[in-house]
Amino acid sequence: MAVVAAQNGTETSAVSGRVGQPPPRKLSKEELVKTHKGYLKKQNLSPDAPRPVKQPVLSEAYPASTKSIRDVEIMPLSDLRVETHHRGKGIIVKVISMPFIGAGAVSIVEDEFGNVDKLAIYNQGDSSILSGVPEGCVVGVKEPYYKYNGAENDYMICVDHPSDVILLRFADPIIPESLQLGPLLKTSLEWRTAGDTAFIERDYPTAVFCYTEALETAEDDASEAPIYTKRAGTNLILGRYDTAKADALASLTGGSSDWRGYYNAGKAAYGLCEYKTSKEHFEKALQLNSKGSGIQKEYERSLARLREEEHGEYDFAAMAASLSPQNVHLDNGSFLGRTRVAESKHHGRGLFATQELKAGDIVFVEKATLMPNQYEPARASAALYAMMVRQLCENPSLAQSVLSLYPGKDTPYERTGAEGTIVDGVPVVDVFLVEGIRTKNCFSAPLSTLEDTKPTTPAGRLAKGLWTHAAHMNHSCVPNTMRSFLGDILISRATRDVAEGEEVFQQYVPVSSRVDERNLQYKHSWGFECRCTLCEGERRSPAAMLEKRKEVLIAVEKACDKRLPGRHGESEKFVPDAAIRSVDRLAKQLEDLHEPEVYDKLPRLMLIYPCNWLVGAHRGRKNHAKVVKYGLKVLRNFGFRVPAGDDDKEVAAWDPRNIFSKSGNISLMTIHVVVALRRLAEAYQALGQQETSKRCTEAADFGYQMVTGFKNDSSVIEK
Ligand SMILES: C[S@@+](CC[C@H](N)C(=O)[O-])C[C@H]1O[C@@H](n2cnc3c(N)ncnc32)[C@H](O)[C@@H]1O
Repeated sequence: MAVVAAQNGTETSAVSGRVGQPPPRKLSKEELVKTHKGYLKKQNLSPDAPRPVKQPVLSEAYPASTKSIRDVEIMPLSDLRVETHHRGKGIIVKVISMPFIGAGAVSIVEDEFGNVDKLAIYNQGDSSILSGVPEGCVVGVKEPYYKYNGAENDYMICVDHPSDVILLRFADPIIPESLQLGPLLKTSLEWRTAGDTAFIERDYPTAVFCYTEALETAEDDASEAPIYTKRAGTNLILGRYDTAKADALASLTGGSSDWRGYYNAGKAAYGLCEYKTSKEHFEKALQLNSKGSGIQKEYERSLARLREEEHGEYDFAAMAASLSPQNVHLDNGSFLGRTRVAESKHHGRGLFATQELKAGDIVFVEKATLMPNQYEPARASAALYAMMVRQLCENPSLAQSVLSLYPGKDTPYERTGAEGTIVDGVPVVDVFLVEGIRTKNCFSAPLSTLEDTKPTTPAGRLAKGLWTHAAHMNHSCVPNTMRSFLGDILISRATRDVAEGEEVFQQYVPVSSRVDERNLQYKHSWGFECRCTLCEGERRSPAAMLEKRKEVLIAVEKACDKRLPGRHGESEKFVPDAAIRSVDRLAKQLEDLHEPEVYDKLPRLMLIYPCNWLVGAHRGRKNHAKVVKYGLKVLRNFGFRVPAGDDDKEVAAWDPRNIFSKSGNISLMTIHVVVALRRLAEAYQALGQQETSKRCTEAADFGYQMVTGFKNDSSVIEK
């Protein structure tokens, strides 16, 4: 991790006096190289240590350079000023050391005048040759930032934005004469052979570099085609699908061997989720090589993705079965046609239904634009950030879907508008913008929501990912959809009927029962105050009432806590009468603190925990009538319309299978609703009300489909 400049008081004052000044003493070349070699020695002793990712610090944010290295004034290293962004300037330096690889790559560099300094390059993807900054290469840094590194006389040129540094080709005339090495190899064949060697050694970034030089030095078009083919294949391995596709198409000669070019182009288009294009390329490949079983297989995969895209045809059970900790990126596409992005009255853009949807229907299915296989919560965010930066660098055609997302207001400068455009052959990538987009738009995802709802699954292992379509959804505490995950596939289902043209909402995080508390969280994490029907309704209740409810809730929680709550908030063990009476009394008190004029039709979220607890406590005592009483209350408190429970006729006429479509639009669907329905089914069964019991089980299964994304037997959530 790079040292964040001047964090402690002494350092702050030490550096602030020098901002805009040259450093008091510049270390000599010998001193810099000696210290650097010490780091390298340590690195060699622990070569397999995991590589940290540098997290951007938003308060220090600055925009990426949008200028070409040819349009900035080249300055000597001796002109660098402390804690200064040298706008309109650039440096051209030769790397004179092996890199030290930590959160970035740190090297010693020299300019044409013999000035020497330290250069730290962060945020280069693994497939970039600059992630390893080879000794001897010449780089240009645009609008460099010279940073105090926290120790005496320790300064470095710090490159956060990957597009601010450019690897210069050996023959580039911009390189000053004294830094020119001349090409290491002369002929195209030599470069191609060097590329092949690097490929065999699996050093793919170097292979791409060598093939590029081979193309630049090729004498005729005929010798270019096979080099393009090789570079296309290497870029495919690196996941650089844009370039792979362009290379594959450039390798076409009009002859019968073109099947390979079409095949590679098809694979690259598939990697970019352009399934119509991939299908077309595979078709052409098959026309030239009808016996290619590999091509046929790829062609069929494209057809399957197109079917998913068009009709939402998924075999979710098979997808779930294919999931494993190693295989989280499922070979499936997205189905998005039932919603579209449009302006929202709540904020910016939102998602809107393009057709009428029934409760339980699929709203959309989306394959993650980006989701690293990293379920360790402490690493998940950094892994997603690194992947986003890498993707933007490597597949500019995908950049727009990410860059157009809402970045929040934390970055202290406006977008330049040049983000994603190609300058000096690479897309402009602003890492601070990327981080803003990540924090406001990513979701946490379990490996499988289905597994996650089972009591045996340990909680808390979540990856972070970006689903750019879903990211357009605004939040509501009483949303009309809910999301679930199968690996990197997000499934969104309607939790009630949705009219054509209606905005669809989701919960950003599980909703806290207290209106003030949850809104603090929204403000802190997403910068908004929720104006959903529930929040607006609850705000009509006087602050003094809320305070009273909070007091009682604390007392209830304390009383409930005396017994261990189960996975779904219920009491697991046999609970003494006195405890039940105490919780019962407090729950009643809490209920009375919900004014009918405010809460008549609103969910009463604070009551859910005690009612769940009472369901569990009475279930443990086989007190079925009480299980029914509190089970119905749980549903009521989530905002569903249910009978009060004391009128047998009303209960007999009740069809719980309709609660999702016939409860109005202020209900909240969660796994606890499924649990309550199952508890009701069990209690009604014991009470001899078979028909109601059966309906409750069906309603639970129906609800469980919303929760898990596909049809599953809800009995798996039982202990
Ligand atoms: C993932 S984005 C949602 C899409 C966003 N509306 C857009 O224009 O791209 C998250 C941001 O949307 C805004 N937002 C989401 N739900 C909201 C709501 N209910 N009310 C106001 N703003 C909301 C917040 O600014 C939040 O940081």
